This record gives sequence, C-alpha cells and structure tokens, in this order.
Amino acid sequence: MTVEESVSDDGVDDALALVGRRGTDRAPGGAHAHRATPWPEARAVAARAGTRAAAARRSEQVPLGRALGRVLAEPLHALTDLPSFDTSAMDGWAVAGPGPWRIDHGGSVLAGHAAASVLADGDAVRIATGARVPSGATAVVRSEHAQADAAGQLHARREVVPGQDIRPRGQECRSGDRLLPAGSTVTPAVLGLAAAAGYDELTVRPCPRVEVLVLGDELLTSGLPHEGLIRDALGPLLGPWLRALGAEVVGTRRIGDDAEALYAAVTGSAADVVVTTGGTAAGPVDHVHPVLAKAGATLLVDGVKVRPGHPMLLAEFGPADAPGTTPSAPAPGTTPSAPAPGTTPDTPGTPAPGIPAPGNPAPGTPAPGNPAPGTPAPGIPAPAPDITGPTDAPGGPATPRAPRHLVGLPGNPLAAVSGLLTLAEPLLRALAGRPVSVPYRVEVREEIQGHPYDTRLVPVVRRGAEAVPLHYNGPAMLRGIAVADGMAVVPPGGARPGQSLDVLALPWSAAPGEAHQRPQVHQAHPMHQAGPVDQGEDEGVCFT
Ligand SMILES: Nc1nc2c(c(=O)[nH]1)N[C@H]1C(S)=C(S)[C@@H](COP(=O)(O)OP(=O)(O)OC[C@H]3O[C@@H](n4cnc5c(N)ncnc54)[C@H](O)[C@@H]3O)O[C@H]1N2
Ligand code: MOO
Repeated sequence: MTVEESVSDDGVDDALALVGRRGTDRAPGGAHAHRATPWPEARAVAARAGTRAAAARRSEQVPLGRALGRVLAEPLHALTDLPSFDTSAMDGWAVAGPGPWRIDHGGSVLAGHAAASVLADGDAVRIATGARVPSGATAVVRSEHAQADAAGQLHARREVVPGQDIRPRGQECRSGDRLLPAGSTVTPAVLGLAAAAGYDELTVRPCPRVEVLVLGDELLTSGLPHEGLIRDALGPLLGPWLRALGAEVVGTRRIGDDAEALYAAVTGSAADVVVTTGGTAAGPVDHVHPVLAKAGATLLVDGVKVRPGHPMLLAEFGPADAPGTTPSAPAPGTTPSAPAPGTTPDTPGTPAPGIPAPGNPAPGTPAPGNPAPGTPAPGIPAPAPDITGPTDAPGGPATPRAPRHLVGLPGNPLAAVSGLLTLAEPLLRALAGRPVSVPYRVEVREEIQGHPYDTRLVPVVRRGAEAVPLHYNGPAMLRGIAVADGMAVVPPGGARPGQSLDVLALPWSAAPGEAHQRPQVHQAHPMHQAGPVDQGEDEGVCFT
C-alpha cells in the first residue's frame, strides 16, 4: 500500500518508468507480466463472463414504478388493441352519413364514458377528444369546422371525408402484437407504452448486485489528510458510478489492510459482483491475490496492458452449482450477513463515517477506527434466498446460483476508474442484459503521449467536434476525470493532433448525437438524485 506509492507517482513518465523497473517477469500483484491481457481482450473477457453468468439468472417481475432503466427479459406484447375502441381524435361532432345533420342534443359523448347509443343516419352528436365514437358514425367534424343553424341542423364548413378524425380500434397495434423486443431498456417512453398496452408489471432481467470493499489502512472517511493518512476517494465515487452502470449496490465496506477480514468479506458476500479497491499489487499489505488464491477463485484477467490501472483483475468464483466449487468457509464467527471483524460497513440507508446523511454530519472517524469486531451495523443486507453462501448447512443441497465475480481495482483513483471502464462496465452491462457500450470516435486536438506497449486511457473533454486531452491524468489524480466527458483510448505509441481515437463515454455524458437517447442522464439517473452515497435504494438503480 503506502509502501508502494513512491513508485506509483503521477503522470505518464512514471507509468513509462514502471515498465523499465520490471526487472523480472513478475508484475504487480504477483501476476506474471506475460499474463497481462491486452486491453480490448480484457473488455471482451469481462463481457463474456457477464453473459455466461446472466444466462443462469432468473428474470423478475417488477411494478412499472420500479422498472425504469431495467432490461426487458421478454418481448413486450400488446395486451390490448390500441386504441382499444374507435376513438374521436377531436372535440366536435360525430356524424352519420352526409350532412347536414340533425343535432341530437341529448347524447353528447365524453372520454371515459360507455358507448353511446347507435347514431342514426343523418344525425350528429357532440363528442369529445378521446371519447368512443358511437356505432353508425362515419366521421368526426371538428367544432371549428361545424356550424349549427337555428333550425337545429349542423352544417360542415368544409368537405367531410369518411373516417376523418376517427382513430380506428387497433390503429397502433392489435392485441398480441410485439411492441418491443426482449433486451430493450425500459425508458420513460417504454413505461408509458407498457401502461397504455395494459401492463401493471414488467418482466425484467435482474439487476446485478454489487458490494464494494475498500481496502487500505491509510484511508480516512472524513476531514483533512494528515500524518500520512489520506481521504478515501473511491468509496464516494464507486457506489454511484456502479449504479450508473446498471448495478444495485448493496453496500460499501471499509476493510483496512486485514487479509482475514478481506477473505471473510469476499467469501461471505451475497453480491453477484464484489468490487475491491487497492491491494492488487505485490506490496506487503496487498492481499487481493493471496485471498483470491485461498478462496479458490479463477483469475480470468490478471493484469491488463493499460495505463493507468494495469494491476486490475477479474476473478470468477464457481460456478457454485458445480460440486466442490463454492468458496472456502469464512473466518470463524462471520456470516454472510455480518461484517467481518475489522470492517466498516456502509449499508443502504446507513451512511458511512465521512459520508454524512443530509443534515447529519458524520464525526471525523478515520478508517482504522472501525467498530468492534463482530458488531454488525444495523441494516446490513441479508443474503438473498437464491444465493448459496459458504455457510450452507454441511451436506445440504447447494442452491444453484450464477458464478460470482470479483473485480479488483487498483488503489490509485484514476487507475480504479480505468478498471471500472475496462472490466466492471462490460461485466455489469452483460450481467444486466445490455450490449457492451461501443466507444465513439473523435479527433483529438493535441498530441497525446503514448505508452510504448500498452493502451492508455486518458480523460478528455469535447470541444466542438474535437476531444481535448486533460492534463491532470496521473494515476492518482481525479482532477482530469472530474471535468471529463470521456476517456480516450490511446493506442501504444500515442496519438497525433487530428488523429481519430475511440472514446469511452462516461455514464453522465452522452456520446455526440446521443444526447436525446440517454434521457436518464438528465432526468432520472440515480447519480442525479440527492442523498447519501450508499443509499442503496432499489428504485431506478439500474438505469444506465
Ligand atoms: N513495485 C511495483 N509497485 C507498484 C507497481 C508496479 O508496477 N511495481 N504498480 C503501481 C501501480 S501502477 C498501481 S495502480 C498500484 C496498485 O496498487 P494497489 O492496487 O495495491 O493499490 P494500493 O497500493 O493499495 O494503493 C495505491 C495508491 O492508491 C492509494 N489509494 C488506495 N485506495 C485509495 C482510495 N480508496 N482512495 C484514494 N486513494 C487510494 C494508496 O494510498 C496508494 O497511494 O501499485 C503501484 N505499485
Ligand atoms: O498507473 Mo497504476 O497503472 O496507477 O494503475
């Protein structure tokens, strides 16, 4: 951890220098250098892992009010004709046959009313927009195009075409028509369509549940850095970012540099995906690799040829429904629903120390000052019933469940963001049933220095048709990404001014020309909702 940070300074030069320092084939975190996965392949591996796991997940029915941002597990078929009856499109008169018409003063028809009696040939009756057109009617004449005379006759001011201003039943769809394919994201418009078509609930893909484990004894959760301690920048960042990627974040826990606590937290987690921060390298307190090895996890990605963030990793547990592949037992005294000794849980509705609830400032509690071992904080989510935890009764039947994954993000904050975009995003999108996000292409205004062998991800901001690289792009810096709207994918060797590069959009920024396809960013996105970082509320959490 802090022992290692002297070699992990800011900027490209340092990243380049790190390559030269690799005297052996052992990369940070114990990975062998040759194992590092090329960046595009790492994304593909993560997406495939998510797709495999998604296939084993059951869909669920949720009320319309909770379906925003979810992905349809089934095609949306109309449950009714739309419109479900012949409807007047205008306020005016329903008329039968050619005019002039006798006005039926007793029979005006309003929207929402039952069918009026049959309209006799030569009759006219007042009708409102949205009302059922009486049978026998051949057209609707708008009020402004009709004139009543003193003798009670109605005259049309212009030619009346049969069927005019009548929306015939089934004009938009017939009952059973496929309105949307499976895999569609539920947008506000989809909610409206589903309601119109008769739905109270939608069958959607499950939201991947993610737990965040923040490692590092040096991390403070409030106040100013002091005496070598620094603020945890990733706890506040990750929850909302992961929600923006389609995850339900079940909690964020501070683990410190305690290998046992990490092991217990990882093996006992009820989440589909555990995201850790820090501890991926090979320093004396970098526990992620040893803990994964002890837990019997398979490393799908062990280091990526990307800067920053090259020690990032993706591990898979299970599949747990295969005999003997459940993770090892947790440390004695811990259960999946209790925090491991030495951990600080941040639970939904329970702001972490340093993440004050509105109007309730947290005391300045540093991370190392954790609650007493074995003291579960109120509100720790219990494992879902479909999750086979390591505490299953011995010999009892293991409930089949999807394989679980762990994304190990490096501790340097921008390196962690790089890992989020490289591994967590494709994994979570695939788990949620969404297609992998496709980078957009844009020309860069300035030269961007490249790494000799690895891809670089560099925060950029769009200015007109160009992307401008942001200079505060060192692995430990968030100043660039905080004003960025994307991360440019810089190939080995760098990019010249005017060169087109792929850019990964950030969840809160729209790709060019996409602004109107991402309404969630401006309207309903959980990142834009007020409240504590780890609010963990279900409603709308899947919206990406
Ligand atoms: N001998 C080598 N050492 C390191 C190498 C290397 O190639 N050889 N790579 C460096 C790179 S690059 C990175 S990235 C880090 C990754 O290390 P870890 O994942 O083990 O991260 P830590 O050591 O725990 O922390 C690194 C750095 O980040 C700070 N940090 C950690 N967590 C947070 C947080 N939540 N908020 C803010 N800052 C955080 C931590 O204090 C360190 O300064 O390894 C290098 N070492
Ligand atoms: O540069 Mo490290 O790659 O900060 O992740």
